[in-house]
Amino acid sequence: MTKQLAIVGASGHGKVVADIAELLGFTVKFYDDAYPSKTHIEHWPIHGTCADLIVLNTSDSSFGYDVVVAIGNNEIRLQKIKLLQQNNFNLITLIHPSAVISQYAAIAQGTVVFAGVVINAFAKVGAGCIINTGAVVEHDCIIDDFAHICPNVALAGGVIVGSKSWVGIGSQVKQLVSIGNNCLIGAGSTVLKNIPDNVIAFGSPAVAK
Ligand SMILES: CC(=O)SCCNC(=O)CCNC(=O)[C@H](O)C(C)(C)COP(=O)(O)OP(=O)(O)OC[C@H]1O[C@@H](n2cnc3c(N)ncnc32)[C@H](O)[C@@H]1OP(=O)(O)O
Repeated sequence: MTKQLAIVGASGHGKVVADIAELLGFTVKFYDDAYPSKTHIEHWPIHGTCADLIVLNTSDSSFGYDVVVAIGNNEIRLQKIKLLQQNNFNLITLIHPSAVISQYAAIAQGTVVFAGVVINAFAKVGAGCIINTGAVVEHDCIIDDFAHICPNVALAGGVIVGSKSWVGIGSQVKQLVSIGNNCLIGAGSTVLKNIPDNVIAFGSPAVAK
């Protein structure tokens, strides 16, 4: 039977998620709250809002679509994932075939892992995260739920990234450093010291804004 996947979020990020899903053999359908003012993303039609998807899944027992949320904003992604879980959707984890994931790493539900990512032994990645193109998550790292590790980020061994934190493109984080919850690390930063919760920091070395 064909694998079927509803993608919530018709954005640039959603296009990459759809590409991975198709590579893995899924038929995809997009849903986005901008519907009906937005009806397509590239060649893919948008079939309705997230609420429409929930109604469809509730009213039609043969609908049978798994779901993934492809929204870059960490807080909105969290809210949509919680809503879909409350409505009994099967939230899947998508991993690009070129990603290298240690047999000893753990990745929780609803996370997407893009092309060229490496996740090494005993790293733990929480639920609803984005591990973006080419990121390296070294051994023993802990990435909490709904974080976004942007393209080409390098997290050295034992780094902790808190819930809903965003580590900007091309950043690097020294071993054993902790980044708190709800942080934003600017593009191209070098994080050498712990960052407390709710802080925007950038630069090399990264300092709080
Ligand atoms: C697939 C994808 O596309 S994933 C998306 C990847 N994108 C990212 O990672 C972007 C991350 N965001 C950033 O780096 C942003 O610049 C932020 C959030 C750190 C700061 O944004 P803002 O608050 O809007 O800051 P703003 O752009 O006004 O810049 C303020 C000052 O900080 C400097 N600055 C901003 N970001 C950085 C940075 N990453 N590193 C060094 N300096 C920076 C600016 O040059 C500016 O300096 P100036 O006052 O001397 O001119």
